[in-house]
Amino acid sequence: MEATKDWFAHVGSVLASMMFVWAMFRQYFPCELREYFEKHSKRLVVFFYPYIQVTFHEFTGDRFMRSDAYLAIENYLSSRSSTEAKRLKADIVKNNNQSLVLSMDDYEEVSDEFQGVRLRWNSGKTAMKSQATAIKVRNRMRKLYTNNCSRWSHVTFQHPATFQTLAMEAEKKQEIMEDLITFSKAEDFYARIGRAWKRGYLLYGPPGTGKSTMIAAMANLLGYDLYDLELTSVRDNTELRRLLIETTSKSVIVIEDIDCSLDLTGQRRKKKEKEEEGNSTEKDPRQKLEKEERETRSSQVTLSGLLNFIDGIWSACGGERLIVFTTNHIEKLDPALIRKGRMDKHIELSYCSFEAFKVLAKNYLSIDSHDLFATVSELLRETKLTPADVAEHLMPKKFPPDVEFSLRSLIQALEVAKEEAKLKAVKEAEEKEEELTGEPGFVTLEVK
Ligand SMILES: Nc1ncnc2c1ncn2[C@@H]1O[C@H](COP(=O)(O)OP(=O)(O)OP(=O)(O)O)[C@@H](O)[C@H]1O
Ligand SMILES: [Mg+2]
Repeated sequence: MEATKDWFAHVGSVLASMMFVWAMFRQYFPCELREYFEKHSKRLVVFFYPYIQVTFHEFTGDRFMRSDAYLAIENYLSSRSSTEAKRLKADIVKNNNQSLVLSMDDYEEVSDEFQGVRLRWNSGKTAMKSQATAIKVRNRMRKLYTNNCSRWSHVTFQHPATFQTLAMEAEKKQEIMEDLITFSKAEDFYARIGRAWKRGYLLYGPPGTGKSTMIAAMANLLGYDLYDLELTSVRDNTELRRLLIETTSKSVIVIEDIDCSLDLTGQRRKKKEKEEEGNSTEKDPRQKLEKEERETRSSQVTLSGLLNFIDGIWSACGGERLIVFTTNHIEKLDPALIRKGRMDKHIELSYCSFEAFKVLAKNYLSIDSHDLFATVSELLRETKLTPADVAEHLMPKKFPPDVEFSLRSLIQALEVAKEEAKLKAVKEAEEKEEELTGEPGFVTLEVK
């Protein structure tokens, strides 16, 4: 009796030590190393184990469909399970008269014989490897959707832009990145405050300042899909609503050049036009009809339709979504569209600063400094060249790049731009003078 007690105490302490070592192993060894050990320990077991093992997974494929084979096995084993297994799972199957179906619970075993071959059916569970799942989500093929003939069609989204390669002030860049990351992690917060999990960005600035590039960088940072919504091809508000409902969670919905793609001030302009029409003497019904036809042919998406979508539709669709509008002319947009809450963050992308230039120099020429940087810095302060223009000059013409040649080419372009800006200023001043005096005037401008 004493010996048995000792034996149990001994086994107990060995088991405890093993559990402790296993816990330490799980805690301190990286996932990959653990997987390596598990794989090789399984190989060792297989070496001594005489049976062949076949695994049927309950869910298959990317879409996590329930496997037909698994269901068939569950049905096949149903009667045997209820007699052999100690723990059973119960479920109601909806056929003509609802019936209770029993199947074996996880980690139960049922033996079977098929054409003289002995079989053992075991049920088990694979723990969801959250880390691996996160990596899978991040690395999954992301999609770029475009609306075409009232439907979304997609291609693989593979834009290489990142915030790291985006030319803009580091502080501003950091702020935007933090804003995006905070948003992507704020599901509970949005639920708690009772707001739909969405955030609106308005990117504005002259052409070639990186608006589209930033959108790609945003999608890459968060691992989201991109929906590039071409509003001019959307027939009406109903179609707009349908397209938006079809968007999936974890996506960026982009409407580029919002001022051009939609007559957002249409309501007001139409009113004004009507007033003018009322005053005008010309009332040709045929011309009127043609005008009406022209109007019907173009998109019937209205500002209110768009605003309704921004405010309302999101609540109905689960998951996070970013909506990004871009424009070259922020002043043309209706204030209703860009008020806070609809467009939460307004981001100005502007002409190339010296800090932005340094990012481009690093990207294109792999340099952090150069003797010519001081000249570039001074010229950039006096000119308005977009990052796209600067990038064009920094683009190496051969490999390895001729750094000096590229920088001199940029300096030359900056000097030309500076000269043009001066001439423009003179011309504008002359025109102003002419307006004031009514006579052609001239202005002298002292140039250093
Ligand atoms: N801030 C930037 N950082 C890095 N590259 C930039 C930046 N701005 C422009 N570029 C370069 O210039 C090209 C044009 O930029 P992009 O299409 O993003 O400009 P945009 O602001 O969207 O212009 P548009 O208003 O005409 O649509 C890009 O392919 C990119 O190579
Ligand atoms: Mg663009």
